[in-house]
Amino acid sequence: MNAETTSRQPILAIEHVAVHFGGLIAISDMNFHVGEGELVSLIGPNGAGKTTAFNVITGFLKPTKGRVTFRGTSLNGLKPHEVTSLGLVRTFQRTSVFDKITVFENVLIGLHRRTAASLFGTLMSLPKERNAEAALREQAWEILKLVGIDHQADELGGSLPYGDQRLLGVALALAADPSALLLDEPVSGMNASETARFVSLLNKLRAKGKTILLVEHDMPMVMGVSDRIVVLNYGRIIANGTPSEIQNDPEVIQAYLGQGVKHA
Ligand SMILES: Nc1ncnc2c1ncn2[C@@H]1O[C@H](COP(=O)(O)OP(=O)(O)OP(=O)(O)O)[C@@H](O)[C@H]1O
Repeated sequence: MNAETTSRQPILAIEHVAVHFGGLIAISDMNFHVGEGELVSLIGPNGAGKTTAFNVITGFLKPTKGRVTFRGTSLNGLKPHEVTSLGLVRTFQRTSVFDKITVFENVLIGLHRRTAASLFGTLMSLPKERNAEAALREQAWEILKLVGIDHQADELGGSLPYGDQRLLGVALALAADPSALLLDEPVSGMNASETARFVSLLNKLRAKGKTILLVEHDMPMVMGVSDRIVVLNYGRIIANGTPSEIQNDPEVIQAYLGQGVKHA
């Protein structure tokens, strides 16, 4: 196994990243790549450094050392919206859905954020904005259908069941038209059927060529869906390989002993 290579064109590169919190080393010398169109999962026992790594990779936390680049551009010092405009979009563990407006309006607002069509002009129904608005509404439907919540378009965001709110969170991320999606524990708190729906969405996104980095606790889900898995333990990468390589890796098995299978 080679921890630094992928057979696909690398687009997200984590290079010699270290994060120190005072005297605590949360991440030490982390190196890995995510290739174009690849689905990579970052896993590890509790406290391994996954959330810290995710925050560095999404540009939310500045590393103490090293750098993260997306298509060759360093994320160091970029604001969250600047990272998004590069095509790298994250979801949050807590959903960032607007409760008091409909599912459809949620996605429409997400689309407005990245287009030139002015919300004011749309509200005033000016001719130029009317055409742009029709195109945006069409795109909103496409996203809702892709995610599988189009039948709930008229429901309030806050009234959706938990799993569907997470799906709406992905729909909002997709409204930013990302080439790479970073998903933070997307199936935590979901029941088995919600998880199955989420996995089928991930497969659809892969078929569309999206690059996906997943930080997740649910081992069976990660094993089933990933092209490659990176395992962190005590802030250090201990393995980087295919699901079957990871499942049989003695150091990974040792790290997970006593942690149970599901909540690894
Ligand atoms: N802001 C912070 N200040 C100080 N220490 C921190 C901070 N954030 C994380 N840590 C420490 O860094 C280490 C890695 O934490 P992190 O939350 O990244 O792990 P994790 O793998 O996401 O854990 P879990 O699976 O439990 O969510 C832990 O020892 C944690 O206590």
